[in-house]
Amino acid sequence: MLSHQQLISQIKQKKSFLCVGLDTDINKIPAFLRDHEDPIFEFNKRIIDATADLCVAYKPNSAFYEAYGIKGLQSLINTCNYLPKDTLNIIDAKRGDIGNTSDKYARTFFDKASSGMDFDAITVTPYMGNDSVTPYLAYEGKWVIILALTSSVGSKDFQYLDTNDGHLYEAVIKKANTWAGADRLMFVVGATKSTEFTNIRQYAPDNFLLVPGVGAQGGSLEEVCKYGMNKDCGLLVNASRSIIYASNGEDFAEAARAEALKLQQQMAEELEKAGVI
Ligand SMILES: O=c1ccn([C@@H]2O[C@H](COP(=O)(O)O)[C@@H](O)[C@H]2O)c(=O)[nH]1
Repeated sequence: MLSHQQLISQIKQKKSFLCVGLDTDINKIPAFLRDHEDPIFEFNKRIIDATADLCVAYKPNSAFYEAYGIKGLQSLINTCNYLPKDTLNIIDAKRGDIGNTSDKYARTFFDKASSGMDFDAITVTPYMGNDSVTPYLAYEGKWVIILALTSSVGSKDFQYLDTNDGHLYEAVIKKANTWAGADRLMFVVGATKSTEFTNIRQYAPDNFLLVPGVGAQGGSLEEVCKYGMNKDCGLLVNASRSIIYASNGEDFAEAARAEALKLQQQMAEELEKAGVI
């Protein structure tokens, strides 16, 4: 489990704010792995071994595991337990419900004695408000990552609606920041929305932003850094498909490493340009 300060230290040490997304699809992994007892875990294990020195976070997306029932859940548990201790390990579950139900989701992903999993952070939908989010915050040291402005085209349907406190996504960030500090709360902001980052930094100056959308979705790392980086970096930029499916041959882990390295090198340049390192 990494604190705010430990995360910043890892970023400076590794010169990276890369989050590797483990959206592992059994139909996309190399055929030679399919004979393994747990092919999804075997794939993840090799991706993790190949990228751990280049990234500061991993983000399995729970949908890719839940889709396979008990076997998928076991792959997720195995993956969770294999993730390095010096990375921030995020479960992208996008949960949120009434308090007693959120409490069970929190137990699922945060309480190893109960479920076998102890992720450091979870993505949460804010739509049901404070009582749907506080059960996750009850777990000391764990992070809650609130969906604010998503990378999806559909973000315009609700997130840009006007409220008496700005667009809905702006109202979400302002309100959520009254529930906990920047040492416990992050926000999801899509790389495809890079022009909004300057605005967001006005009311989320210190929060880390989890930024999906670089790579397969075409977001620009340079623009995200230009508008979204704060004095400590304040960004975790996720790439999933562009890294883990860089090759589906025997060389898939080396190819994933090469893609991660490209991003890490760009990130090191951006950190130097911004004076973070
Ligand atoms: O706004 C959002 C929120 C979450 N995601 C998730 O991030 C990854 C992106 O994967 P890529 O392959 O790098 O496109 C995936 O798990 C999404 O569910 C997002 O894309 N946008």
